Amino acid sequence: MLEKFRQAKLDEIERLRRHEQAGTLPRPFKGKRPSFSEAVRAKAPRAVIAEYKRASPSRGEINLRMSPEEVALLYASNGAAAISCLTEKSFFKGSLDFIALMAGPGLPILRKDFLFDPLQLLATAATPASAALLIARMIPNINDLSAMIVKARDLGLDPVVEIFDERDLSHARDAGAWIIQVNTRDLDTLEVDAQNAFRLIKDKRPGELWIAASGIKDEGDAAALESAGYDALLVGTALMEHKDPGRKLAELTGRVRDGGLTL
Ligand SMILES: O=C(O)c1ccccc1NCC(=O)[C@H](O)[C@H](O)COP(=O)(O)O
Repeated sequence: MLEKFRQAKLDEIERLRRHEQAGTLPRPFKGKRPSFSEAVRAKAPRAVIAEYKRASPSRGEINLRMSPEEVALLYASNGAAAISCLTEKSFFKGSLDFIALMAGPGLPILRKDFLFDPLQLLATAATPASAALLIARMIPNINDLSAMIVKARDLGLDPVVEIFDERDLSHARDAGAWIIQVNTRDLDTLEVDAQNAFRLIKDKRPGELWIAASGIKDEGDAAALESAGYDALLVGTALMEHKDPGRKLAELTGRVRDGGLTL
């Protein structure tokens, strides 16, 4: 599957390369980028990064009825620390245009896509995004991953490096990553193994920010991951499939328990 995701991005990269050669690359966004890492730290250890996810390879269509603007407002009103926005078109029905549409409420936005070329970071920086996802396994060369991390920082984007196992963690650290996202979903088999999250967190180091992602369904999952030592949780499907994503988010942030609002 990883190779399919990579292939799906090649046309976009080729278009960007042509713009680069013509001197017509999109210019960097000049507005304020709210800090992703500061927003997550401020709400740790129960920071919830709420994802705008319309569809996915594992679920097909999830929620096509809610607009990016509507979801951003819901997430901001119900305690999200930040927004994760899937911008990949083929498998997630996403768009890079969604980021600007979600920026209104002022939450930091993580661009969730298959990024492995510096030109994609330039395109990301042309939007109000505050962070960019880098999947360690998609950038196997240590110099390439290190260059992507440096480029993201130079553009004012927090690099969030996604790992699946100990080998990915070493690779991410060797490349200079300090925001680590553990995806319990194997991107080849699409199987979710929650135990991965509880095993890997044992190796968290001081100063690192750790995010657990995938398969998080309810307050019980959230509490267990918080107890294990995570700073943040990234949740997509459980929010987007819910009839009231705002209430589901309030439950996951611990603002609503047993039907009543906690102070
Ligand atoms: O969600 C998928 O089916 C998927 C398949 C292959 C690569 C990535 C995929 N998801 C991207 C994500 O990282 C998730 O959207 C994110 O971790 C939230 O997961 P969930 O809460 O289980 O929707």
